[in-house]
Amino acid sequence: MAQALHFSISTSTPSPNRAFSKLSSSKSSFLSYPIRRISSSNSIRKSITAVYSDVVSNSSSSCSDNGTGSIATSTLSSTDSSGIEVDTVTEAELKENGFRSTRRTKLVCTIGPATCGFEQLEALAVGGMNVARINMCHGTRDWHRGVIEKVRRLNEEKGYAVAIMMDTEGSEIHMGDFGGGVTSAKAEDGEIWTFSVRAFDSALPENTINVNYDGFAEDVQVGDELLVDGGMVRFEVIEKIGPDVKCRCTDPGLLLPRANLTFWRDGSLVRERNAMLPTISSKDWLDIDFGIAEGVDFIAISFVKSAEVINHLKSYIAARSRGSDIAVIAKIESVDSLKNLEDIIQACDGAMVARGDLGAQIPLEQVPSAQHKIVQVCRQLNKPVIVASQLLESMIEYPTPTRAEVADVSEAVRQRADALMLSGESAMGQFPEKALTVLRSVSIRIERWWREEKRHEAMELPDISSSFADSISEEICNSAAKMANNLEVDAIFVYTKTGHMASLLSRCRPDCPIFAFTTTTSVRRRLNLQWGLIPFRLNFTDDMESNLNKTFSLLKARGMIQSGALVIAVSDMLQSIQVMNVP
Ligand SMILES: Nc1ncnc2c1ncn2[C@@H]1O[C@H](COP(=O)(O)OP(=O)(O)OP(=O)(O)O)[C@@H](O)[C@H]1O
Ligand SMILES: CC(=O)C(=O)O
Ligand SMILES: [K+]
Ligand SMILES: [Mg+2]
Repeated sequence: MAQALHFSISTSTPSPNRAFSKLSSSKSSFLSYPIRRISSSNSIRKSITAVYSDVVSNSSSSCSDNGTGSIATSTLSSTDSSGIEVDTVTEAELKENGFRSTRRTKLVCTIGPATCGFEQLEALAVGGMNVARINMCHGTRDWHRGVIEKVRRLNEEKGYAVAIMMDTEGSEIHMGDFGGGVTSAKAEDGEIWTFSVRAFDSALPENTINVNYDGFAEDVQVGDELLVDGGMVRFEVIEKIGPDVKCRCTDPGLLLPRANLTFWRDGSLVRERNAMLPTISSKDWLDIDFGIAEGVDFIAISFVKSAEVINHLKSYIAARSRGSDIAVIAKIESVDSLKNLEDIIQACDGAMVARGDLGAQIPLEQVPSAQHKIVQVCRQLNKPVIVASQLLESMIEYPTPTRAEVADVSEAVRQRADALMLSGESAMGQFPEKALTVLRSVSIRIERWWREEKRHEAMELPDISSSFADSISEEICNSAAKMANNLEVDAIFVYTKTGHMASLLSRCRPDCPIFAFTTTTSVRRRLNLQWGLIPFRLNFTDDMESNLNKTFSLLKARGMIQSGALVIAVSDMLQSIQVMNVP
């Protein structure tokens, strides 16, 4: 007979041994080691009970049940109200390889012409895509709506939980489209090109590039260096004629539509009037309205400069999308965003190390330390972080990555970033699925190596809670993660309505995977961005014993766990830590 060890920290029950006595009614035998005894004095019990009711009411008020139980498909074997919803890929992985080998690092794929078909999206989902990113710099809203619909259909028909991230264009300076279906142009050494803010009715004149920013001709000076995409192509400004700026190509290369433009004077990035451009342009606001209407899971804001813009957007979203809870991701890709890093990360729901533009704004050799810092601050403040851009750039053209690219991916995994992102590799490259396979297999391999070598970085995690109730959750999660490592448990189970307890566990980066049970499909999708979480949708109650019994039998019936597995369970309803063997 399976033995259940039961450690109980209970702050919400009349008797510290309530969980013990409840479990004793089940058939397993077990030992109880109360590891922290709560004083039985009435006043303390009362205050703790009050805190507990706060937690319960907070979690239920901020969590609508939109989408609950909406999935009913052939791939989900049990989808009635007592059923459990989990990724079909995760299910297969758990069955075949067991808990320990599941991938902890999440994967984001930018969807573009190479991947916008239903079959292509399905192949990415099978390959481990957790989040599909659409970039509003490119394509029309109708095109993006089509992608969103296909991803939703995939989730509903095939049981995936792929989240959608909409990325705004932002109002930095970039080139326009070439018109006439032209997809790229070659700038040769010494050639003279015209960068113009004029609106051209028909096709662009030869060697002419449209610039989106009206103040361009005023801001630049003769002698400035003009960098396309952070230096892929370089020009020197030689003459200004009204709205036209004549430039000589000094570093030849391929010009791609909508490539980013920066200009430099005496070795420094020039920030003139363009530094005053709003972070969220009027076009971005329309795109944001579109994202809210389509119910995307994340909105990523380009070129964030300060925390204010994040706060503003969050209240805008709150006012317009009642009940649904869109997370705001701050893209760190400018000098200003680095200056205000802590404030920005504090305000947002997650961040992206957008190395493409960041590398055009700070010297390239500073990008790795900036990445390290951003990943670290996000972890400390408990916000998911995505490392993005050029991870496997060569795979846009070639079927295998360079050794250097594999090393770069490994470093991001070793830093324990929550997620890695593909850009051009999946949007318009020749080998999107192969690129995803590389991210997946490198992640799994490096994570395992790291665990086996026990090279855990001892990162100090500061207290982040703003209330006593939150502090209890935080302490429980920190302790549960530590116990999980010391006892070498197979998995941590967390029952969480808002997802907060799951994120606190993820922040600890424990050795074992975290099964996160949540009641809504939208929270489940959102948790798909966070390190180590395997999100399930499940209807559960405040009765932990019945939740656990139900979960065990559902997971066992699906072959996802076996009797004897050692599990730690925590929840945001009953604030306790339970350790038990699966019966
Ligand atoms: N919806 C789309 N339609 C056409 N091409 C796209 C689309 N999305 C991406 N691409 C192509 O893929 C490339 C990489 O995409 P990505 O979104 O990563 O651009 P980026 O310039 O790196 O990001 P950002 O603009 O946010 O800095 C783009 O330069 C573009 O050529
Ligand atoms: C992803 C992105 O926006 C960048 O790297 O610039
Ligand atoms: K963008
Ligand atoms: Mg960018």
